[in-house]
Amino acid sequence: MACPAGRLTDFTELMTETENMANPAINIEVPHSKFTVENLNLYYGEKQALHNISMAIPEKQVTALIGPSGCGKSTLLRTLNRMNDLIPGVRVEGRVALDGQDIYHDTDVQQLRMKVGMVFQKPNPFPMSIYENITYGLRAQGIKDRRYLDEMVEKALEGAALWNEVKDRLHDSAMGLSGGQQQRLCIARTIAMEPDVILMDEPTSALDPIATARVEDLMDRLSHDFTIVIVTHSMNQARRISRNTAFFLMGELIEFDDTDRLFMTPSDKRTHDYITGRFG
Ligand SMILES: Nc1ncnc2c1ncn2[C@@H]1O[C@H](COP(=O)(O)OP(=O)(O)OP(=O)(O)O)[C@@H](O)[C@H]1O
Repeated sequence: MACPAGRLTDFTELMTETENMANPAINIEVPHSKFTVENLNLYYGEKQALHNISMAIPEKQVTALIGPSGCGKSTLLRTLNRMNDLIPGVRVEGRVALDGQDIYHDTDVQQLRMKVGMVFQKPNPFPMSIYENITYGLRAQGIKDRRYLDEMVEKALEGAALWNEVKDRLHDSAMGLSGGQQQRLCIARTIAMEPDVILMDEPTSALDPIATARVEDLMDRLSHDFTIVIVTHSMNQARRISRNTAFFLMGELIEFDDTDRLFMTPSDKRTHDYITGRFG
């Protein structure tokens, strides 16, 4: 029976590549699920912000989280690298696994955050040079080899489509970059740590349309190497950049499906009403 919240919600229905190979009628490659979230409830003190969320987030694709303000998108995003742990009074029930490993019980938080990087709504470069922004995390790990650091700086800035714009001013302050460049620098800083996953919380909401388009192009490229989960208020952005979309309402996951299918033929009336602008 189909799961009411959509095809991707029931992780048991996600087939492995081996199962695919055993079934010659299925030609599409079904990706491995990077995160599996099972029966997740989250409380801020007495207030329950997430209700019984179950979903499987596929690897090396862009997954968008959409829904009206206050529906729990950012809260869910923060459960994926345990950023909610930093908020006093938060209680989490259920299971969140990264590559099958329970991140609340079997994983060291620092290691988790190295594997699961995060880019925030407002670009937040450190008040230091472009070069130092990229190497900060690597140096904190004790890496001092100058040649290696130089290579990583170039690779990360190339990866964030910023190298050509800044290669002649690597030692200038990052604060002198435009907002869009600062956000790409924050993405470069994240990818320099070689994470598996990049979480993005409304990463373009502070950017103009041209800078937004550049970051969107970048996300498409990055999804070849990283699993990306993005919170966005823009349904158009979700349609442009994501392969899968999850629609939340009042802390519940209403529907999670292939983005085209969710927008073209939503299976839940509440999704239909939201994407056609009837509320939110
Ligand atoms: N630190 C916090 N302490 C208490 N309640 C919180 C906290 N952060 C979020 N909430 C509450 O949890 C619910 C979900 O909030 P969340 O920020 O996850 O929603 P959202 O969908 O990301 O909203 P928006 O689109 O406005 O950013 C809201 O009712 C919010 O008020």
